[in-house]
Order: sequence, then structure tokens, then C-alpha cells
Amino acid sequence: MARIEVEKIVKRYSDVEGVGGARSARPALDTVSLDIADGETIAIVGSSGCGKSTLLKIVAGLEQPDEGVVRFDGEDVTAVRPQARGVGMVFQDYALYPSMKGKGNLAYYFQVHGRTEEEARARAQETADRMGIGFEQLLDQSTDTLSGGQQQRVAIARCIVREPRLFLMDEPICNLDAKLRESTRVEIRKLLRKFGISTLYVTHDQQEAVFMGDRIAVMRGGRIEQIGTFDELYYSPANLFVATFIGSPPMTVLPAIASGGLLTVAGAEWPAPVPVPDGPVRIGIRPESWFTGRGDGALMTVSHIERIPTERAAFVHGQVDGVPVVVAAPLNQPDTAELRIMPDMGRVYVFAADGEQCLHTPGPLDLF
Ligand SMILES: Nc1ncnc2c1ncn2[C@@H]1O[C@H](COP(=O)(O)OP(=O)(O)OP(=O)(O)O)[C@@H](O)[C@H]1O
Repeated sequence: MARIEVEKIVKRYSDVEGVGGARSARPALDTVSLDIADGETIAIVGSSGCGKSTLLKIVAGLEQPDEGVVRFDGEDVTAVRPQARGVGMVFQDYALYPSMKGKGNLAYYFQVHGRTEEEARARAQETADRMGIGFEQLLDQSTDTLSGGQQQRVAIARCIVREPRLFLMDEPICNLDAKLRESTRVEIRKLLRKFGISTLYVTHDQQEAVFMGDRIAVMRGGRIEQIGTFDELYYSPANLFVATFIGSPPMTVLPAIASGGLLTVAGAEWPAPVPVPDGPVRIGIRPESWFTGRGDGALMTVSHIERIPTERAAFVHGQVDGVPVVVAAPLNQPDTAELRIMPDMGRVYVFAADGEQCLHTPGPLDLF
């Protein structure tokens, strides 16, 4: 267990080609800073190529940064080799030794480090006991006969047995089918809580990030846009990118013109929720923040209705003036080609026209 500090990391890959073959000026990581508290799990999300894996590799010591510092418990480890950092790594491919049983996988580290067989056996047993019910049976099986989820449990145990200071997990369950993914992520979360090991958990799946992370870091183009709890990101996004990245289906974003306390949106005039300087802005409306069926609303052309019986809810997808819109509705929402919709102006977000600043957020929903 450790407190991890990542400070102003810059990483440039020299062979990254920019548009038209020119050398790209944009680094893979651009002044990235991050603090992981002792025992905390931070989930890192962002689209492909935003630098998630590079960040993990730098913390692991597998890549060297061009600038910046990595500290474990206050000690500068930037130049420390990976093997000496005490980091446990779990990736999507389990990288277990296939010819060995689970037990052999756990004991291997001790064997290659010249430790006694008794110690290896005792540590493997202790870890198996702590991993929970049913785990010991897995250790007696050859790893290539285990399911993906089981292999991932053994891979995690193989890290835990070495008592890592930090776990680095890069899309550890993305290769599993949907059902196994769900049970395995519950399992991993339980283990992380139980062992209290500080963890960086990379995923491209927002829901997984919300489930796994005590906090979530949203990355874009080599930068961390915002770090916070789900509520902080959802209700107080730093900018339009975070606001649209967090939340599923995503919020609708409409261009608007502010003038004299009114917002003109798609030809309709709505009162601004807060004083907004006159000029172009963008407004964001989450699916749950629309009123439907009001005569004075904007006209939405419906493309399809996504019904989610397990949630007793539906999402109506369509367009207003060519802009994609998603509106939450009851499960029994009738099929319709058009719908009059009106935002709950008390729940809209207002962004600067370039999307880089959030000018107003409605704050958390008061459910009680
Ligand atoms: N070894 C390398 N050499 C050159 N460029 C690299 C190398 N590794 C990564 N990159 C580039 O650095 C950027 C960040 O890559 P990285 O793998 O960290 O992204 P990622 O967010 O993990 O993506 P994904 O979700 O697709 O795995 C990308 O533009 C990628 O092409």
C-alpha cells in the first residue's frame, strides 16, 4: 500500500507521426498530475489513444517520462527500475504461465527469487485463504482449463501474493463476455476493498469506471480533464467534454444565443436559468431533464425508442433542428414520429460557446 503522486508528466514518443506525416507536436502525455491516496482506486477513462496505457507504463517504470516525477510514499521512483517498484500489474490477457497449475503461478515469484519452498507454499496458501471461498480449487487446476474470469482471479492473486504497493490494471476484464464481466468486476472490486491496495484501473467503459473507482479521471488527448467522484463529474463537469463523456445516454448539447436573460434555442425562446452574458453559448440537457408533450416545446423528430424493461424506462432518440437529442420517458411511451419537448430550465447546464468552460451547472438532484 502506498500513496502515489504523479507530477507534471510529459511523454513524447519520437516516432509518433502527425497529420500529413509531419512529426506530431502533441505529446502522448501532456503535463499529467495525479494523486492516489493510500488504498484508493482511481479509474482512468477516455477514448482510444488518449494516453491511459502510457500513464500506467510510466507509473510502472516500463516507460520513462520526458518530464515530471513519480513518487511512491514521497520517494522519487522515476528512475527506479520496474522490478524494484513493488507494482502488481493485471492486463486483459492474463499472462499466466499456461503449463503450470494456479498454485505454481502463485509460487513462481518466490522460486525465481531464491526463496524457500516452504515460504512459497505458505504465502500461496495464505493468499488463497484471503481470496475467498472457492479460490483454492482453482489453484489445483492447470490455468489453461480455467474460464477467463477464473484466470483473472488467479492473475490478481499472483500479484497479491507479492504484496504490491500498487496495483495497475489495464482493461482487465474487457476480453470476458458480458455476464462474466459483470461478476468479475464485482469480484475485483471486493478484492480491492478487502486488500486496500492503491490501484490505477484503466477502462474505456464508463460504467465500469463508475463501479470500480473511488474517483474517476477523465482523459482526453494526453491530458486529464477532470478527476472526481461520479457525482462531481456528473453534476459539476469542468467542461463540455467531461459533461458529455459521463452519463449514458449522453446529454444533449444545443447551440443557443443568450440575450437579455433569454436563451434562443432551435427557434424557441427559453428563460436562462442564471444570468448569462449575451452572445453564443451551448446548453446541455441530460435525458432525465426534459418535459415531453408540451405544446410550446421544440419539435423533436423521433428516430427510435430504446426500451429498457429492467430499468422500467425508455429513451427516445431523435433530432431537433438536425441536432441529436435523447429524452428519458416511461417504459410505455407510445411509438410516435414526433414529440414536443421542453427542457426543465432548472436542470440545464450552460457552457461557453467553445465548450471549454462550464458556466452553470444545476447541481445534484434533490431526490428526497
Ligand atoms: N510505443 C509507442 N510508440 C509510438 N507511439 C506510441 C507508443 N505507445 C503509444 N503511442 C501513442 O501514444 C498515444 C497514447 O497511446 P496509449 O496507448 O497510451 O493510449 P490509450 O488511451 O491507452 O489507448 P487504447 O485505449 O486504445 O489502449 C497514442 O497516440 C499512441 O499511438
